[in-house]
Amino acid sequence: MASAAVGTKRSFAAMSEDSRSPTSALSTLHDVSMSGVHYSRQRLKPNIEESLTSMTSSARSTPRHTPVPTSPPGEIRRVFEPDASIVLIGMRGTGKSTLAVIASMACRRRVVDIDDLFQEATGFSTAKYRKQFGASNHNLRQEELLRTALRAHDKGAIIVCNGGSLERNGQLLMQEFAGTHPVIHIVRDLHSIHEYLGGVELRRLRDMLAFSAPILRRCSNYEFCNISEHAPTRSNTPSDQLIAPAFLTLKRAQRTFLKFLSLILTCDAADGPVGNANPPLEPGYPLSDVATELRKYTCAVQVPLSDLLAEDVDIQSLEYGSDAFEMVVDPTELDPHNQRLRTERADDISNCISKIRRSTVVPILYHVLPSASKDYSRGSYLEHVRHGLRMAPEFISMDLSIGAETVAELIASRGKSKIIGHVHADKSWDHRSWSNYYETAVRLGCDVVRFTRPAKSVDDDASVHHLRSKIHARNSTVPLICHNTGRAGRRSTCFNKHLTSVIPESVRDKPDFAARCEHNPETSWLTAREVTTALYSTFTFDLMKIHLIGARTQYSLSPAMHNAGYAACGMPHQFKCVQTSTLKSLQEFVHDPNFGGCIVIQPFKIEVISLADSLSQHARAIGAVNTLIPIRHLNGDGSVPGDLELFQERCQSGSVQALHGDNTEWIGIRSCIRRGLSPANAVRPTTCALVVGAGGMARSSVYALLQLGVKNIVVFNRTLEKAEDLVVHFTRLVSSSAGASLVPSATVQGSRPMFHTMKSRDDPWPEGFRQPTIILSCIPADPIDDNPAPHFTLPEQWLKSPTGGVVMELAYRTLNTPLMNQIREEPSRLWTFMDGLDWLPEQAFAQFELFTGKRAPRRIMREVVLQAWRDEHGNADPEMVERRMKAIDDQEP
Ligand SMILES: O=C1C[C@@](O)(C(=O)O)C[C@@H](O)[C@@H]1O
Repeated sequence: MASAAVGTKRSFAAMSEDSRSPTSALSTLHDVSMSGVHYSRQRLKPNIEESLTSMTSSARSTPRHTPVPTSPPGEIRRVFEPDASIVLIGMRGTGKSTLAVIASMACRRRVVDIDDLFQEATGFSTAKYRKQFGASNHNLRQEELLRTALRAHDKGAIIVCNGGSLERNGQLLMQEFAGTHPVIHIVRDLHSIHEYLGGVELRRLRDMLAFSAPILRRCSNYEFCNISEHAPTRSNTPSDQLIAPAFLTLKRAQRTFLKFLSLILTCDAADGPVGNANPPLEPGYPLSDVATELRKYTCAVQVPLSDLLAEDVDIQSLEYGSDAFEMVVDPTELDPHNQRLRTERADDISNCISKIRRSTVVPILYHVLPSASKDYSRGSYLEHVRHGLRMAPEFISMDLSIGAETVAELIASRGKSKIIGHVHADKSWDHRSWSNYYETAVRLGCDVVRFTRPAKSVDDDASVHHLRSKIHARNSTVPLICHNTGRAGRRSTCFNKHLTSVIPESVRDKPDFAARCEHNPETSWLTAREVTTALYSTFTFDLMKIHLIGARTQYSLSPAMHNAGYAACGMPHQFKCVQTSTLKSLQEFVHDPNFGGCIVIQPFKIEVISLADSLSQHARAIGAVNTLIPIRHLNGDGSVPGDLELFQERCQSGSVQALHGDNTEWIGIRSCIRRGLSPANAVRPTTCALVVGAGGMARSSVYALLQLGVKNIVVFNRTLEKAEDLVVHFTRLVSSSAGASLVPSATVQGSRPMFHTMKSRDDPWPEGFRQPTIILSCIPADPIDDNPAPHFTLPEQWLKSPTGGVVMELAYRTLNTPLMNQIREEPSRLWTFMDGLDWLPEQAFAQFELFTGKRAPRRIMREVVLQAWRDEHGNADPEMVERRMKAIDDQEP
């Protein structure tokens, strides 16, 4: 495997212009990640030792009376203006600069590097200046410069600050800045830093990091662990082709870091006052629009920190069937010198949170086990919670028994994390204290309340019901998690309504499972699949019949993929294909009380709109439907209920009152583009895309491009009128008020998307449009009836992007198409090729959510698609399956 690319230090001296232009910074990132490891090492090496030591020596040289940052963490507020500058602070080799460029592109902010400013202002690097003029002069200069820089770049910037050269007053300045700005401490594992820096003794580096980490933690209010990525195997790169360009190693880091930013920043749907666009959280997936804690019968898989620390932990398989990932942390003794978490412990927690975040789409719940049994318990509990808040988990539990004042202080520093007020106590459910706790939790601002109690007998269920009903009667909107635990508590665990704690399937197979149960008899030890099975066998949920309707259904891989998904989650649904030449047969099965939904394929995607009583905004914008779901309860005025209500009635049989149409194709296209596009080709105002074809898939493609913020779209179709119709449709959309809310980035005044149509392969690339970096072929790649396959390839003059890009062919029956072969042989090797097998599962994940109200078990569905694929002669391709399976691990979750 190629070595890690994130953390490759850019030469900021060479990139000083980039500080002002995120765009050019990113093109440089491309070059650097391709070739920069050795180059940048050479540049850095002479300074490493000195810069590593400057923090320690500054500690010695600064007068004693200068205070060291010690502010009580409780004072951290984590509430910022949307355009407040973001600081990335960390030791050398942690990847700050790379992450800064990634963030600057996504948030449209400029990068400001404090070391570069120092060099520009003084003509010396910080290390050389210190050597030449002494530590005190250096510290004064550094402080002055930092003060000015923080003031000048208060808004709209990503500030990179090398923690190693931050002396005490600088630390105080940073701590003060953190009162109103996100200051993110970037950490990375020792071995990756060591490998990156080269030449520094490992033991010495460890000591340096151990010394600096607590200081940098005090100066910052957030923390991001930059996990080293390995070069992915390119899924559809034939074995004779080189592995993927090194820049693709950045994709996962890019996604994980942007997700983290979306969790700490306030998202501006439209451009903010300074033009920044903080990344929103996974928009478009149906379940992303509904708060996890409000959905019913959800599960949170509990995994102890110790299990997550294992090298080979497979996060995705732990999570199947769950709606949240709960990391369980057992408090350990604090560092006796400062009463804080030991550095290694804090690093382990950061590392595991990042591991989870990069591998799953479900929210993270950070839970510190409350325990009163040890001397250090209370202090350690609080420190672990405070540390957890730095990682911006979507949910964090707070033990309500530690006292209202302390809980209030912690909640005040929650940032955007949702708080679960938690009590586990062996106290009768009839006891008044539970209601009191609930009231306190609501008053303090908890978003969810969780009560658990070890059951003595199965009969304890009745009193849980009693408490649930009593609290329900208050009409509070704060959801209650409430169940018995232990073996006798399993039934009540199954019927708990929100975020039921479950264990991963694999824990059952561990040799120490019996010992774990014995050690912790107060856990229910149920899996998500067992809970789901219980819910279906008690008619809480019902078996659903899900259909696929179309004129040629025999090639579809959807049945295999969806069935595998249901089985993995313990759902009994049945999937049926209906091959038909008219939509009439739809009427027969939609009136079945167990009708669970329908995938609509050609030629019905447009015709079916007339049968739908409501359409999602995406289906309406695209003008085609590929997914129908039943509506069993209408609002009083006959209108269709909102997203949450629609999800609450999933998988419950009954007469169908109406049909709701959606389109998930664009989500799949967007995911593939995102995955295939290198950070160097990240979407910016000049990015151009080419869409080949003008049918339904071309419409989904244009919509996906608009959602990604692409503003220059060229449509090539042999029948020009059809291409023009498509352009008229989308020009109208982006000019309409509906378009403004649907694709805000496309409708910002003065920067409306530009469309262009072409009808001949001989046409030169149109003037005023950059060469395309995204090319989507939406014409058939296989023969249809008597029509031969079009054998489409791209003319040379449209493939001139100097940074390559992504080519995607939205077909999967034939894989070895002329277009794929062309891209495979393309001499620059800068193009990524994606096809229908990459796309199919991505769009199906959204369908799975719409049908079941649950997140799809993504890895399993991806695997099954590959295994079920047959070529036009009915043959499997085991070599292709093996190659792509390897690549699955490298894909976004
Ligand atoms: O067009 C397609 C392809 C598909 O029908 C299939 O199973 O191949 C699945 C549909 O969801 C999608 O819209």
